[in-house]
Amino acid sequence: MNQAVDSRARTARVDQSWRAVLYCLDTKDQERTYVYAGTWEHDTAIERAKTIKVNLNAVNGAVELIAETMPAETLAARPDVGAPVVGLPKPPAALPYLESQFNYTIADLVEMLGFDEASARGLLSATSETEVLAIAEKFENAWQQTAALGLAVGDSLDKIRDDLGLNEKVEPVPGETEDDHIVRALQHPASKMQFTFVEDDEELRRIIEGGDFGAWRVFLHPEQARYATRKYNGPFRLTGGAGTGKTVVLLHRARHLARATPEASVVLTTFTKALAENLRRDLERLDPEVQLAEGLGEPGVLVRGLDQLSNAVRGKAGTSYADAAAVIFGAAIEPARSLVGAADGWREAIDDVSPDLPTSLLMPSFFEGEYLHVILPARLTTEQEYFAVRRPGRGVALDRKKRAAVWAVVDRYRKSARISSSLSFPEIAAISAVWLEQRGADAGVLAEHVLIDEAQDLTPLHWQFLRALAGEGKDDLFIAEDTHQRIYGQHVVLSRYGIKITGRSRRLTLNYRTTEENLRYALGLLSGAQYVDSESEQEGVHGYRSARRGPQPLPLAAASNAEMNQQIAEVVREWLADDVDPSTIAILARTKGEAVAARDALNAQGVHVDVITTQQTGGDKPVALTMHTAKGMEFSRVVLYDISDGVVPNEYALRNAAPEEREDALLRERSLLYVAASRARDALVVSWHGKVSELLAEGP
Ligand SMILES: Nc1ncnc2c1ncn2[C@@H]1O[C@H](COP(=O)(O)OP(=O)(O)OP(=O)(O)O)[C@@H](O)[C@H]1O
Repeated sequence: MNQAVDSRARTARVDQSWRAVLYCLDTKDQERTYVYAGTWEHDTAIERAKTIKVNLNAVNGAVELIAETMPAETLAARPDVGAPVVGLPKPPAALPYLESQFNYTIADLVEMLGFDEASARGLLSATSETEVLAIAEKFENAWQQTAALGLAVGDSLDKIRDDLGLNEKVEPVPGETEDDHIVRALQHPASKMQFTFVEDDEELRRIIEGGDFGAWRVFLHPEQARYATRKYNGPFRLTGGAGTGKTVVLLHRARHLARATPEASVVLTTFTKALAENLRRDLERLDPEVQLAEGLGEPGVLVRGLDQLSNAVRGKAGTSYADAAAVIFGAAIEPARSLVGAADGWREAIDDVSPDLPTSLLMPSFFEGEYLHVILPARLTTEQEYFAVRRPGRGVALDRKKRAAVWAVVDRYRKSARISSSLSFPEIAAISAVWLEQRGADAGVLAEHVLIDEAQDLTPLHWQFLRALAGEGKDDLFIAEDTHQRIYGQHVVLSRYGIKITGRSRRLTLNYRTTEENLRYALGLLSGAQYVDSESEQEGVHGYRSARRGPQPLPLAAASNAEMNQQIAEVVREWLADDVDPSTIAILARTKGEAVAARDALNAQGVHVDVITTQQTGGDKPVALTMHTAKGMEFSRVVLYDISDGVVPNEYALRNAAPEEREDALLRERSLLYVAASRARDALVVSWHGKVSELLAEGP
């Protein structure tokens, strides 16, 4: 380049109209290294190559691409500052936001964080959080964007420095050239958010073909990178709101552990089989070379749902499983011929026994909860034991007479199961835990490392099982959870099941999935409710932020069901006309019946939609699915379907809960709406007809 501010700048032709911008670094001992900055339309590429240089930030040590002066448009990014209107009195001058709210100074931004002075002044002149975010979005470098987001929510300078790894500066060594130093500084945590060092062609091909959505495979936030590789002396818990990259950390960590110790058995698991299948697919995308295990105790990464894992133990155990079952049931059992769900069989047992209990307790859901949270985990085999057991967190108090009545139902449930030779999945988890405790080590089926996603939904039996599966020791359990997304079961306190986190718990706050607008909306749904995490601490939403901006969520209020469907059809039709990939559009409904109704109504209006009941996507039409199925998934555009009074919260779910458990059932309904709203990457539409759901009325 002639007259470029950086003599290392080059451009390379991609085709007639596009050019790549590169910087050529000559290091002493290595081959020539090119920094690829991006590809732009011809004139833009030339302009950028002339004005932007590769720089080593003197304060924080990150490699950055920086203009000699800050581009005017960055400073001009003040969305709500219009031109003054002649003739009207001047509005009072708005206060600089960062200074008035959090006392940041220019010296803080320049000397502590490493912003150039023009950028720092730009940030400090912003008069609202929105303006700060608008400026942040325009920054060239990942470290600048992330630091500015931290400033916007009032993080301390120490926290921002620590999150970005700014204290891990790569110091120069005597005699090296600047190019040498830059190449080494590409390993700085903040540089790695933006640059990756690629040395082989296959990896380069994977990165290029991965496209934008695959960025997580390559560029981790320094915090994510830390959690993916750090050693822990025992169980570690990673929390964070929807879309903060918990799953991404788990995938990287699984690969890291498998690479670090190829002979180790690593288990990566989650609540359902469908979610586990997604984990496996993504792990293979992250690294096709990763060694996948196919059975317990094998070296490599075994990716399975929890029920699959505990059933696999049953398979391994053979005849000795009956002995383990005796610990749970009080007597050995015949091998089961059929497997049933946790909810099955309780209605019949209640009707057979007709126990003397208040009607409010004669609910299958109450018995299922009692069985999963008290009877199975405490391994109770007799009525006497049930009289004596503590029942923490169960809401309903039971005196001796009531306990006798409950036990009669449990006894009948178990007898019927023996006659039909069936076992439920929670029972399998319970027996498998016992078997692992008794024989797991000798049988060589324990795992050195167990990584768990969606942990907020697990039951005590899952935890007992996982505790037994992971041999106790360093890096034994790595738990990713978001208390706000608990949509199944009851709140669980981990320490009751031998899992001691004590101080080994961290929280991710940067949302990579949704726009700031969708994030605020989803978080607004949680306001007013109290959440407690698995260490019995209150869980808030403070500090959550997103680096992307987009349209405000669109509320669609209709007078009738027909009008609602018409409005939704119009929105979806517009998206399709705008060439949005149909498979990235989803209609999320509270129940399967509602999903089917949405499909039928849209189809009738010529907008063709498929109902999906598993997490299979990638078809050629928009999809309608339940909010439960959508857990763990994401879409570009989401319609929340029929969030009307009487539909959400689901009346049946509330009616089916005993009065003392109703509050928790309502909390799960709220969480479900949060899960659904947080699936939208770019656009979110919320529809209802008639009276709006109480959860929306008081929320965002
Ligand atoms: N470092 C990163 N760079 C780019 N994208 C990222 C990064 N980390 C995560 N993402 C993207 O953010 C989205 C959310 O990530 P992920 O599913 O891991 O979040 P999560 O915390 O598990 O979410 P949820 O709790 O809602 O399931 C994904 O699209 C992922 O690709």
